[in-house]
Amino acid sequence: MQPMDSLIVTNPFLEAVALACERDWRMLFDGLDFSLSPGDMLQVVGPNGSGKTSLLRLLAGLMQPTAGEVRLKGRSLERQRGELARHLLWIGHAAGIKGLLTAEENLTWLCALHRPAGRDEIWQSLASVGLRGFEDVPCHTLSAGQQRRVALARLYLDPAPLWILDEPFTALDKSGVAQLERHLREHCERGGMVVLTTHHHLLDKPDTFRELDLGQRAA
Ligand SMILES: Nc1ncnc2c1ncn2[C@@H]1O[C@H](COP(=O)(O)OP(=O)(O)OP(=O)(O)O)[C@@H](O)[C@H]1O
Repeated sequence: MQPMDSLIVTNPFLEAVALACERDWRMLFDGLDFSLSPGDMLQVVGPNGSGKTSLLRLLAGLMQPTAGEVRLKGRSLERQRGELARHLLWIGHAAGIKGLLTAEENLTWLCALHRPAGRDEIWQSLASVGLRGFEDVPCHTLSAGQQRRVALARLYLDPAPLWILDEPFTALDKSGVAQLERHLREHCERGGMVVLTTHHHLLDKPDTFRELDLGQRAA
């Protein structure tokens, strides 16, 4: 893991300041203020189309806000995308798994972007998400839930302290949901941070858990 001590800062790690987002001439939200510090978990909720994915993309520096700004350790994210990338693990709702590659090949490729992982480590991560014996199988032959598990194996490999996860529970069965909830809570208890969207009601949460309802903030 990235040393969490390096995240002890006087400013929050990540902040949304008067953040606004307009798409297709529609204002999804504006005047959004919140902050995220080591240990925090934030669940973004709201109806379909309320802007949850858009907000996550803004926080990850993948989109520009219409107004306001995202700050990383007190300074505008604008000039610090590289710095954020060193601390961020982003898993989008499409999971990002290539069907023609095996589970191991997918993870080798995905990890290479941040911190290359060895075969043993990757196999261990696949075992952690219940995919022992599926390491060499092309992903298009896996079920939707198994493909989601391949993507989530990165949560056992990537040292990034900030996890931004768009609908990570999609297609998971009951035990997969419980295991992921526990893993996210433990990450926060170690000083990591999680921002996620899900329509799922979380049962196993850290004390720092907060909810942001975009449905109540529609502009
Ligand atoms: N690439 C895009 N170009 C233009 N508009 C977009 C784009 N992606 C999303 N939108 C619009 O932005 C609005 C918010 O979309 P977004 O995906 O952020 O919502 P969401 O709350 O995550 O929805 P859901 O719960 O359905 O996943 C929608 O009206 C959508 O049509």
